[in-house]
Amino acid sequence: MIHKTYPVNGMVCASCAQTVEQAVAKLPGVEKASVNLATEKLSLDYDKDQVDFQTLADTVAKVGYQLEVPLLSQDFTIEGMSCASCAQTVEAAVAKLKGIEQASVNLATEQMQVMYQEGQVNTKDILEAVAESGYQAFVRKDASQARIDQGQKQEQHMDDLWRRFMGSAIFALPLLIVAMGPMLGLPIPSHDYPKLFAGIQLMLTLPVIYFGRSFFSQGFKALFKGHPNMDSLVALGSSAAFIYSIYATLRLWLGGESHFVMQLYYESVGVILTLITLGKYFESRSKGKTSEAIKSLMALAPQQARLIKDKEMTMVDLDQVQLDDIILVKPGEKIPMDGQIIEGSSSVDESMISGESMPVSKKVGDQVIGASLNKQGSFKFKVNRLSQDSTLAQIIHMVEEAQGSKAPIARLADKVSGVFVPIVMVLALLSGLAWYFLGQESLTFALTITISVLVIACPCALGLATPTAIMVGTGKGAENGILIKSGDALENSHKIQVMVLDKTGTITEGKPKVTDILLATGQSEDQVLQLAAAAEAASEHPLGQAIVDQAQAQNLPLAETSDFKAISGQGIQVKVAGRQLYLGNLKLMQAQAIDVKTYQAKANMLASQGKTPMYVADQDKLLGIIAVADQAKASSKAAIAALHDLDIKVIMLTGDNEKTAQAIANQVGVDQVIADVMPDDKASVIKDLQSKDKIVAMVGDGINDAPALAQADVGIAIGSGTDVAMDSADIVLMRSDLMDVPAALELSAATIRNIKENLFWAFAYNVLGIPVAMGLLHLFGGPLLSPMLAGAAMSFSSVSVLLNALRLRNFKIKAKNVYKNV
Ligand SMILES: Nc1ncnc2c1ncn2[C@@H]1O[C@H](COP(=O)(O)OP(=O)(O)OP(=O)(O)O)[C@@H](O)[C@H]1O
Ligand SMILES: [Cu+]
Ligand SMILES: [Mg+2]
Repeated sequence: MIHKTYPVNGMVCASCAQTVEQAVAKLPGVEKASVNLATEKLSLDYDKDQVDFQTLADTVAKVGYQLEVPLLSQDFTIEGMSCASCAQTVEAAVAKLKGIEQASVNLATEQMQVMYQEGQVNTKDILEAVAESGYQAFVRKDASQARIDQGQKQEQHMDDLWRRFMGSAIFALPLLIVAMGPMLGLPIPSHDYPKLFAGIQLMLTLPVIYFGRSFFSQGFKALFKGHPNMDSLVALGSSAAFIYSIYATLRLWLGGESHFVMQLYYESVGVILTLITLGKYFESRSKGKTSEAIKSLMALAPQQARLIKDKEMTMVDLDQVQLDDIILVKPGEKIPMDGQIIEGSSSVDESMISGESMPVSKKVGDQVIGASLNKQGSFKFKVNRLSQDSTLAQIIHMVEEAQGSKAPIARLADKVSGVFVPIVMVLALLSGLAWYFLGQESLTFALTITISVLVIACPCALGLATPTAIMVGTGKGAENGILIKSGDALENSHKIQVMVLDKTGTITEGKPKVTDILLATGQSEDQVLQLAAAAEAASEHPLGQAIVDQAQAQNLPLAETSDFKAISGQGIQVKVAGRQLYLGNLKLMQAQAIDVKTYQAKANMLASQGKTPMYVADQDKLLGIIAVADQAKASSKAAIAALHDLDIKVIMLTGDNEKTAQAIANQVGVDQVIADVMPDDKASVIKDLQSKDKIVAMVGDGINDAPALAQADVGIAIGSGTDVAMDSADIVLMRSDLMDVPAALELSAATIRNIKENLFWAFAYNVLGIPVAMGLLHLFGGPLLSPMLAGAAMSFSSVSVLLNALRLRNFKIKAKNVYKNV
């Protein structure tokens, strides 16, 4: 039996989804079929010996929809990339294969995410395509192992770079002193022994070239494959300098032309290679820091669990635990996996997962989350999610996906860096030639220009600008229970004009309680409550739950029911002990033609206090009204004020009646109420707002919010919500504190600002550096950029971009202006 998900085209409503589901479920060999309308995907459990893709596609086509070839997603680790144009090359090499939907390379993590059509292309083709383009790709194994490997590799790489830097520096420093000494007035007899002078420099340069050999091997390889990159520029620049110096040395040695002693460039070669190695070392160090957030999330996961089987307790590794196994947790221990408590109680610190600092009390029946910390109690729980599907694993996966995604703003940078290197090579050559022929300068001068341009123009800072900021920003969010799922979400968040908030569970606690019971007949309060509770026993709705809870609190026994039916947006109908009952709002009463006129004033009274009145009726008359109240969350008012500070209009969206909604709206200060909305219509309300050219965000917690979350420009699921809501959302808030909404927006804004700064710096270096290197200032009597300075500047550009991105780590999630209006 295998599990697969296929995209389906052409579905417009829930009934299309039903049709597809049923058609597929009828096929022999299909165990389970379910369609998610929000994601337009069909999930299947089937026996692959009995069913193939074609059969499935035909079946779906027969009922009028199209099943698409499923997309597989595979991550690869890429080695040998040095700058944005390498990333471009790899992407392009993979993208041109048949059946590739998307290939995106993240230079900072050295990862590539490929989405491809099953059957059209396989991982082997992809590996070959990457090798063909001059780099090495490796299929990423299971995510956590890959991360560990990558961490180790990164450290090795860093150590290696440091060794190479030290090695180069030991020779480059004396080289610099020897070469520059005569100019600085040091007693170096360069003119007395020119041949020896040149020979010593050559001997000191060779080891530096040896330590920097990878620049040449990588750089020329990429150049000959037709995709020059940053290493190619360094290789070309330093080779030009080296070869010219060798030429000058030979003229000295063989021809005795001693004026060539002034035309040695060995020290440029040595210093450029040394400085760029140092730059790469810093780069690799800072890159390591950008993924610290994920590393610390990973470190949260415990390794072992106390498994109880056949009355015996053993410590086992997590991969040996199965669903429904019973695990014991002792005080002060980390909870190893997700599950439900079956015995005992405790309070649990979930701050590492949700950011919620208050310990949460847990009793039998409550869900515990793996990696959270058990405080004083001891309890047993039943595993309901294996560690690879655990909440923590999902969070890590989400953050990784986000970190691998590109913000739309990055596309410009990608485009530029793709054509950058070849353009620079042409510019370098042209400016050298121009100085030589038009400027009547010496060959040495022209060569200096060419080398400087080649060396300063590396676009590596450009390639790092976006991914580093996204990694730090999303990591920072994750540490605080704010999961931003993509670069698009980041970018859209700071443009939001309208924020639509679901009422129940978002603005309010979502834990309604019975407050009033009004009677319409001679029955007692308990009798009405008892009937209503029996009726609601099968309901999943929080309003129904409130009534059941109340009856249970009063120890009222509940009668047998049959023929339960939920009427969406209105209430329920059900037979209690054979008697037909209706429970719900005014719409339901009107639909059943039950006269409630005499009680409407009272119902309105309750509603204007923010309570939700529910009518209880039988076949022909009203029995009473049960009012239920749901408290606004403590922070809702302040959060809405903070949204107002960000110039965002706040709208409350609810299926509840206008009066109740308005009363709550007044308490928390929302600008507009849209009430009496049927669950299916929530998405179209969002669409309406969008059609007025507004950028709309939606915050919701329930399954019925999923389509609206997907429709909104930015969908925000709150309170770790349901999986469906999490899937359709762009941002997931682990806590159910509305205050995290403005916090998420501010973090997004800060990240986007950081990206813009980075792009500015990266562009500025090149835009300012290249003309100076080309000798533009020199034309007007200004300074020239020496090749060595160019090397230093270019290394500094990527390091400064990285340092700027790391500044985001200091971002305060609870910025003070968020609390300004409290
Ligand atoms: N099980 C039920 N028992 C009684 N009344 C119900 C039930 N389900 C729905 N209703 C009535 O229908 C109305 C609309 O329900 P719906 O689920 O669409 O929205 P809601 O939960 O009240 O609000 P929100 O949209 O903010 O979640 C409720 O306010 C209630 O009056
Ligand atoms: Cu570079
Ligand atoms: Mg609801």
